Amino acid sequence: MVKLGRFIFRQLVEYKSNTYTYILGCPATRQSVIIDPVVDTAERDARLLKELELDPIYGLNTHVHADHVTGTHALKQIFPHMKAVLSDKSGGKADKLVKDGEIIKFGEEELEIRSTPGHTNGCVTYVSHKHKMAFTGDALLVRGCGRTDFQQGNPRTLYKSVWKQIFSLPDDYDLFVGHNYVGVLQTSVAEEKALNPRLTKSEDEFAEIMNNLNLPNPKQMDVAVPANLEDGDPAFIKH
Ligand SMILES: N[C@@H](CCC(=O)N[C@@H](CSS)C(=O)NCC(=O)O)C(=O)O
Repeated sequence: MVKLGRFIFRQLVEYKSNTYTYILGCPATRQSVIIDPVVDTAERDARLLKELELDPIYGLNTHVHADHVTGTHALKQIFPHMKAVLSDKSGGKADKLVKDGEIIKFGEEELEIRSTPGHTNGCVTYVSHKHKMAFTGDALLVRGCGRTDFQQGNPRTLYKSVWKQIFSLPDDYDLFVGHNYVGVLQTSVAEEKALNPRLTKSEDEFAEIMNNLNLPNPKQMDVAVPANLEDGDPAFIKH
């Protein structure tokens, strides 16, 4: 057995959509979770979980993604007891629908669920207070944030979510995001409160910025959204 002395933390990249996936594991029990796996890299992630002799009990989606198909369904074919998790506000299917304030436990570790809508209604941030880490999905990105122009997006909702649920965490919490398009892997509460070019503005200025981003839709959107509402089940992937 590979010796894993302390909290297990791995950050993995899926390069087609620049998505970050995270594996967290309890060294005492080997129970683990995987946050935001992608179908294209599910086999790679499964291999790593097996190499580290981790037992993934939850596949945690931060939201119904629009730019890639989730890997939770694919991973469940390899780890049949793993439960796919999604917010009860997402409108999507999962084995476990979670609410704001709920706690996810794996071995001696736990994650608090904080509802952070605005990019989508069902966005959540997973917080490990023990390790001073939060996994924000697309609610907050490094020096940015998730777009608010589709899937129930609302800039004013997002602004309130970030300030109430993420920037209220202590300054020294590290933040791990859903995407980065220039290769920056992580940030912190203090850093984003001081340097985020969108969220350091007033709510009105933020709404103005977000309503004028004029971004093209994600390339995989028409395939990803219907599939992710069904936990990435291949029967719902359009070819
Ligand atoms: N070009 C990418 C999609 C880029 C994009 O729209 N990213 C989203 C998160 S995934 S829905 C976003 O919120 N971006 C915010 C920003 O400011 O860039 C693709 O085709 O996949």
